[in-house]
Amino acid sequence: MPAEPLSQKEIEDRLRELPGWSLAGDRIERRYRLGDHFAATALVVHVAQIQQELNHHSDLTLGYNTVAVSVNSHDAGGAVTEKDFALATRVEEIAPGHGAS
Ligand SMILES: C[C@H](O)[C@H](O)[C@H]1CNC2=NC(N)=NC(=O)C2=N1
Repeated sequence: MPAEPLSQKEIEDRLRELPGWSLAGDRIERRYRLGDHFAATALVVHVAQIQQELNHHSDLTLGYNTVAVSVNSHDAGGAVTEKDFALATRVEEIAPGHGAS
């Protein structure tokens, strides 16, 4: 069931609850810094597991010691929906356990 696109105000209100996340064009995104490349890679794998569970997938960019998460909802025409914030919230829950900042 496609989720409905959120309004600009709804997006801004939800972003206030997610420090570090921002609206970039038509996507919400966050860049995490990790202790080293292996830690960054482990976070990517963990996020991929969550994405499979939610059936909602971001673009994940792995750097030397960084992971960038960028997401919107394809089935809402590329708009930002609750599904994107549900994924962002789950990632925020696990990131500290990986030593991400
Ligand atoms: C068929 C499959 O359920 C859909 O393509 C899922 C997969 N992952 C998805 N990920 C994202 N970001 N948006 C979607 O609309 C989406 N839809």
